Amino acid sequence: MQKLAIIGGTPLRGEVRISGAKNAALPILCAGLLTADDLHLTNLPDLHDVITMRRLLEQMGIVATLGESEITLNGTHVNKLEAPYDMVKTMRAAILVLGPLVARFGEAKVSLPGGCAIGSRPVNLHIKGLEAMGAEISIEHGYIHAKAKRLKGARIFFDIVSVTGTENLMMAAALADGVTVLENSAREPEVIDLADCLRAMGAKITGDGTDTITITGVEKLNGASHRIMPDRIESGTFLVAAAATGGSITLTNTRADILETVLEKLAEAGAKIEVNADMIRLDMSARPKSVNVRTAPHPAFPTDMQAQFMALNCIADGTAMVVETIFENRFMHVQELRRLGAQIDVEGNTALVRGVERLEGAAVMATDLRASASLVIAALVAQGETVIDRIYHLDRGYEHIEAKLSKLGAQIRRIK
Ligand SMILES: CC(=O)N[C@H]1[C@@H](OP(=O)(O)OP(=O)(O)OC[C@H]2O[C@@H](n3ccc(=O)[nH]c3=O)[C@H](O)[C@@H]2O)O[C@H](CO)[C@@H](O)[C@@H]1O
Ligand SMILES: C=C(OP(=O)(O)O)C(=O)O
Repeated sequence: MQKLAIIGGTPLRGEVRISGAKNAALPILCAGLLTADDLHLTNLPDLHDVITMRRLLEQMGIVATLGESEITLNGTHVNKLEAPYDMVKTMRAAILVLGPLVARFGEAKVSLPGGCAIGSRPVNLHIKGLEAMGAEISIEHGYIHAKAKRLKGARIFFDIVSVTGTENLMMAAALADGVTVLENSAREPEVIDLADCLRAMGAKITGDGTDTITITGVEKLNGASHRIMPDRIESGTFLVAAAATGGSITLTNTRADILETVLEKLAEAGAKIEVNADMIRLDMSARPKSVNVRTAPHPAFPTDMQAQFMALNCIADGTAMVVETIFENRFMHVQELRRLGAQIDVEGNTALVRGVERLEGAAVMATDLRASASLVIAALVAQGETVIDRIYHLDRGYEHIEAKLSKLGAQIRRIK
């Protein structure tokens, strides 16, 4: 199993190019199932999850032509309407093939995703929504079987805001008969990016970016070209890493408008931030001040940045309260951060982080994607060497992380 060895203490300095967003790329790749024509995607990140999704689509009969940070998908010969357990278990976003398959082919068999480190993560709202659109759904031997001659438009209310739930039903509704209204839908920028791609394919969608999305189904979608949006969580992770190390970095190929709450929190921590169209510059000259965070659906503070801010708070001046309201078990990094000397108390969904002057390197274990990112940040500030085990989690969502960090001056190497 691969590990990362990091010697902390060097402030990050320089420029880093942000990759395309994992959480936009995954649903948009699934949109390739909605058409027999070519879907050409650029700014595609080179991530394990993207490779897994491509393999899953290829196994269904999609022809994928790869280029440098780009891919063309052709869905003329899709013939296997199944997502097997082996693939869904490594990447929960595989559930996103369900809506497109039922919508275009009238049938799908998708493994139920299991729970994962951060929580139980059920998919009941995806299923309930498809049923409201007329799909017959049964669950047998751990698989969701869905059938529908043609899905029908429906009014669907999400009692919990779900990002992939909104995306799955938006794709299903794009080819349904009639109008679908998704209420209390997710407002995440990745939902808008998917809607932009679907519109380029001929879908009729309005209201994305608000909590009510209206989709008027069409008979058929066509091919299109779409550039995947920048990864706001990768952007936020590099900014927090720079702030924690007292560094000064410039992110390119990114967007500040999708990172507002994160930038506000970094400013509150004492960072000087400058932005323009596709660039964010951060400069941190003093010890960070601790900042409270409370996760909630967009546009509030993202759960995918909670662990990174926890790491920042570990070495900040003061005491911070970190509240996780989205996932019931997303504090797995706490125990590992404590191994580096962090002082954190957890009660229920609230962590109290007392900032310490310094952390010390130790052996730690990554438990999920963003927990891994928090360990990398803590390791970058800790004295001495930290070795992070199980970094396959990191490779799911961060493109060439050690190369990017090395370029910023970090002492980091992968142990194979
Ligand atoms: C590939 C992708 O985009 N992943 C993101 C997506 O995950 P994902 O879309 O899986 O997360 P959801 O938005 O669906 O989950 C939000 C909450 O709703 C609950 N829920 C969800 C669906 C459902 O049918 N029933 C139900 O109860 C979940 O358990 C969770 O407590 O949004 C999360 C919340 O911003 C992010 O952390 C993930 O990075
Ligand atoms: C939880 C995450 O991803 P996923 O939904 O793919 O597990 C994440 O990106 O932090």
